[in-house]
Amino acid sequence: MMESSRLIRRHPDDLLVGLVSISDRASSGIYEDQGIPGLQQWLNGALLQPPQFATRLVPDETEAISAALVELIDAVGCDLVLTTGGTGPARRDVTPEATLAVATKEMPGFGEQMRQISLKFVPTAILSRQMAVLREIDGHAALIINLPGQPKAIRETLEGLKDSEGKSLVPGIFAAVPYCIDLIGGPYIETREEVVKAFRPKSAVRAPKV
Ligand SMILES: Nc1ncnc2c1ncn2[C@@H]1O[C@H](COP(=O)(O)OP(=O)(O)OP(=O)(O)O)[C@@H](O)[C@H]1O
Ligand SMILES: Nc1nc2c(c(=O)[nH]1)N[C@H]1C(S)=C(S)[C@@H](COP(=O)(O)O)O[C@H]1N2
Repeated sequence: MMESSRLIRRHPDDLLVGLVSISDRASSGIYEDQGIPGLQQWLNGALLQPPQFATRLVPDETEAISAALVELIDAVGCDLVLTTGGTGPARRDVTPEATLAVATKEMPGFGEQMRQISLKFVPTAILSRQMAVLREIDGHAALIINLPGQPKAIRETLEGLKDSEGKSLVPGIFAAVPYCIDLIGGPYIETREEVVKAFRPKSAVRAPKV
């Protein structure tokens, strides 16, 4: 049994993040998981308020992945769940199916943009079936996003592509995450612009605190 203690929001803007690394080899100890540490490091650097994390390392099994997603959202209370791994065409790659099985809405724009970004790095980006969905339950909703398994792909996808001066060439998908979390009733999150500039329509931007 997985332990599922609910994360407690210390502040209304506290973001509760679930991280799920999906890898047969990392989950069986053949190699060390780099997915969860990579995601934690990126989020701690990108967000103005460091989030609270709940993490799970699971094999490429549909039921285990779906169970981890449900547990992180329904029992732990996460607002955002990022998965890494298992999005390719290999027989054991089942992360998109396991994600869809727990979804109430599909968010196809994320998958479209992730493949666009990844194509700037590797021509095999079209092999990734990664998707994003919402899971809406009584009184709570969460965004789930599938990222590729290669540790370096985590940053590439979330942050996008920049030129040598740091100017954004292709926006990373994280630019749209804060507004999506607003719209599903989650906390108001702010990012470090030098890592990724969050976009919100003017009417949704909160006045700076004085
Ligand atoms: N959690 C991880 N930690 C470190 N490296 C990883 C991890 N997941 C994937 N990788 C690396 O990225 C590559 C592509 O990821 P993919 O999710 O397709 O893995 P895979 O080939 O299905 O193998 P496995 O599920 O055993 O990680 C892997 O072959 C591996 O080199
Ligand atoms: N940004 C980025 N996306 C990427 C890659 C990468 O190196 N960088 N690798 C691709 C490859 S080779 C595959 S097969 C798919 C699926 O990867 P997964 O099975 O690890 O999820 O992601 C693709 N997306």
